[in-house]
Amino acid sequence: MKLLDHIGAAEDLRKLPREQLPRLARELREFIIEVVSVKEGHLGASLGVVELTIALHYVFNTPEDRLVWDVGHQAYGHKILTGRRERFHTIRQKGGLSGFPKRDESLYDPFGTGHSSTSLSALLGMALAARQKGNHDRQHIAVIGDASIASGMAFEALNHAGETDANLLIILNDNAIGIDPSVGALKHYLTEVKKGDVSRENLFECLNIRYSGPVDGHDLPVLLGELEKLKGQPGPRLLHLVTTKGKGLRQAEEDQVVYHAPGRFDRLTGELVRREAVPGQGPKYQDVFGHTLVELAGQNPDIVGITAAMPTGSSMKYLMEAYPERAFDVGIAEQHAVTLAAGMATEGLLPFCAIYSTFLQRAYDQVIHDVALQNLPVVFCLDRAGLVGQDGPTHHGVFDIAYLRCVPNMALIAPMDNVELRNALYTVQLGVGGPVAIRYPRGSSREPNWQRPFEPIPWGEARTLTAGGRIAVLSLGPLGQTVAGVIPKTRDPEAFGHYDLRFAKPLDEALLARLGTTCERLVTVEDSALAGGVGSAVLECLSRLGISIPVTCLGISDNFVPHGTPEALYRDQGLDGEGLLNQLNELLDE
Ligand SMILES: Cc1ncc(C[n+]2csc(CCOP(=O)(O)OP(=O)(O)O)c2C)c(N)n1
Ligand SMILES: CC(=O)[C@@H](O)[C@H](O)COP(=O)(O)O
Ligand SMILES: [Mg+2]
Repeated sequence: MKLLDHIGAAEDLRKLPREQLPRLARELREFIIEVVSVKEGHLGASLGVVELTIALHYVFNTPEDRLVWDVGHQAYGHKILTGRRERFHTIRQKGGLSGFPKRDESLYDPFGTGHSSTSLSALLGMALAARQKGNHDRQHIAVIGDASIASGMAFEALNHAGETDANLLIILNDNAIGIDPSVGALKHYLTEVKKGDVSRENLFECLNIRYSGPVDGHDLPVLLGELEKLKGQPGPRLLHLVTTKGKGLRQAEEDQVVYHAPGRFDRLTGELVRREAVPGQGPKYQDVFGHTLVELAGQNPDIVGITAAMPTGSSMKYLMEAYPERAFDVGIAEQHAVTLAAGMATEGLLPFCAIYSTFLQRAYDQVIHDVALQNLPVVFCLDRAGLVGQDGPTHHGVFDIAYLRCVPNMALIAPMDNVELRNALYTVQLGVGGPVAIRYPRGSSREPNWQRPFEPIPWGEARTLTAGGRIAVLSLGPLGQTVAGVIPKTRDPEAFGHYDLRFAKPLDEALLARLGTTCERLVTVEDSALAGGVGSAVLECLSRLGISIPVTCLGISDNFVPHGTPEALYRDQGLDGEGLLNQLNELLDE
């Protein structure tokens, strides 16, 4: 019988004699590898904190003591030890456990995470609240990684914490890597600290945050001793741990970038399981972006690239490899990335700022205040637009049309496929006189003809895919491929015209004026929140033109969409082939 089988909650763990904890760590690591090898997910980070997770729940009285995991992708062991072992095989599956801590999933998850660098602010809030409510015994612990603590928000919290006497323990989990190798001066400073050759004062001590460490984050007796010592100390303090991402699986330790989220792998050999090739499936959108940017950079010396700690995820890595002096990884610092781009643009460069749609939310004021207000030519490459799937509501890129469309000077392009993406990237580097965002989804579409000459996209113009019909379907982005496949299957294909809007802003008002006066109905289709999306834009335009025509807007409902496969999530939104077919057929009867 395994020790793990007897742990239904953290208090069961705390009943174990501490000499059994190394065995529990072996079992927990094996279990994570066993499940994630089949169910997929974030492997490396969770393997790297197995001992820490056990030690934290052993020393602290969770869930009364508050424990927040920054980003939360490393919390698989935490979930398994806190009553979710038997459900862990549902991790990131539709209807199953979230891949990140979630308040409504467990009392042991006092704060939902997913976007990095929020844990210190949230925990400081909890600590100050506890003090205000007279609860002076409760402990507050955050686990934050070396890349996440470099983010502006984390420093804002450190700056505040340092002048309070809040009961706050920060565990800095330093494995010298984010998803890609960590960057920046803080990385170099922490490396010096780990080597023991720091001549300068300790950074954290200078902020009145008592520093301990660095200690081996895989040595359970050391961890227990350090945590027990720190538990009794007052005020904000920080324990610096040295860990290995992917600890315990050779390939995950050796290839930490791939094994951050490796997909399926053989749990015994660690070898990756290659995905079946899908007939007709072309390259990933991100790779078309990355390779095209390299091609364009070869023709246009003003092009530079910026990523916020996602060289691999965004495929900015290709420009970093081809033109290292023209590509910048600024770390998890989206706000800085955007205003860095703005500064570059004032000097005549053309920055391609590649930030996932959801992560750009963090730099909204910089987009407005630093880029759009000054009408600076920055190209925002919004990868992961639409429903991303298993990462769930913290990561779906469904708000960017709404949050960007209202910003003056901003243009917003949504290519329907990889060919259109290449042409959009080519067009914007010809010079569009202001900021522009190009949004594209996670995943792949048809193979572009890489030898085909670029074709400039007429600015603000939609394209007619099927003319005529009494009902005009206006699609934006890759859902246009689904619409094109569905119209011929309707009961009356001749009834439908199909137009690819290409732009959420500026809209093709001439087309809308024509269709609005010659058709019986318009239908808009988008992989974006309906509230403020391109459907809203069409309605606003028709109203402005004084055109009254029925408009059916299809898109993402006004809810946070849970995690699951993209196919299932689009089906739930009625945006898969069958859902769209049914809705178009129903319109034939109206
Ligand atoms: C605001 C934000 N930007 C980017 C990401 C993508 N991301 C997820 S994990 C990660 C790296 C985290 O590195 P670190 O904090 O060192 O934790 P580790 O994975 O090493 O445990 C990044 C960049 C994110 N989740 N949130
Ligand atoms: C945990 C986190 O935020 C990242 O690892 C994110 O899950 C990356 O998403 P992609 O897998 O779409 O690059
Ligand atoms: Mg790290």
